[in-house]
Amino acid sequence: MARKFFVGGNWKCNGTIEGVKKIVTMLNEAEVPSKDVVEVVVSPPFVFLPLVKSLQRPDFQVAAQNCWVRKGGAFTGEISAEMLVNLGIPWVILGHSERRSLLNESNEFVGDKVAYALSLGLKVIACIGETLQQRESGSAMAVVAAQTKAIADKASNWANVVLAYEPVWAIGTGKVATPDQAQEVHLELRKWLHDNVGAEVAATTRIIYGGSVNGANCKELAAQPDIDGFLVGGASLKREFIDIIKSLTVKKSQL
Ligand SMILES: O=C(CO)COP(=O)(O)O
Repeated sequence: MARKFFVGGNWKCNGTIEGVKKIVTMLNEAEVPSKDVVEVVVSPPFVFLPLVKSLQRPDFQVAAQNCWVRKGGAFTGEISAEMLVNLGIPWVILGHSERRSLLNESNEFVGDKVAYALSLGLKVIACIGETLQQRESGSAMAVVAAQTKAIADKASNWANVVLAYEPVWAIGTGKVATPDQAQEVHLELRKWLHDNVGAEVAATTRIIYGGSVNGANCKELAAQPDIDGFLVGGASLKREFIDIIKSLTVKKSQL
């Protein structure tokens, strides 16, 4: 089964009602490949989710940027997975490096969140990635393998998981991983899935890249055989997000 190209737009903690409406209008007017070819998922902050969902074209979907680790209740300030289900939000981003580093989310905590969200039928964009220090010390693969293991130990339904490799040193820095650097890690991750989860999961799970993806660098990255799409931060708030949605041409492996 071919892996459908996936493009996520992570708006992070940005936006106003007016700004959100402008972006949605821009995307609604864009001519992009059909949803059979590319899956587009836009992730605004929680408070704008219903607005985006109601205004957005039907071939695009929405994702929350986080959710609580277990059933909701007395957890002031949190948003539960049950609420996302109730609102008809199909996707949630979990384990983003900004939450891992700024809010101290551990591998185990992220694994628990992924498992709980999946158990309620949500689809998960699970983020992993090493810091610059970890890369320079040669432990990049060990770090992302440990992060993936914490997810794999608890995840029940890999069909509903997209794995987002986002090297921390490339996020918001303008310093994109080279296509070779990204491909190398994606291939290793696929091997890890093969050896630790199963051949079917390895062959079918989408592994997407995030970190300073823009309109200029997306095509070369998208051509790599194991890069199945992108999770885009800054550029997802701009018109060039449309170019990124259209970045899939012919895979190197198919040339
Ligand atoms: O963190 C990211 C997406 O989740 C990437 O952010 P940038 O595209 O702004 O580097």
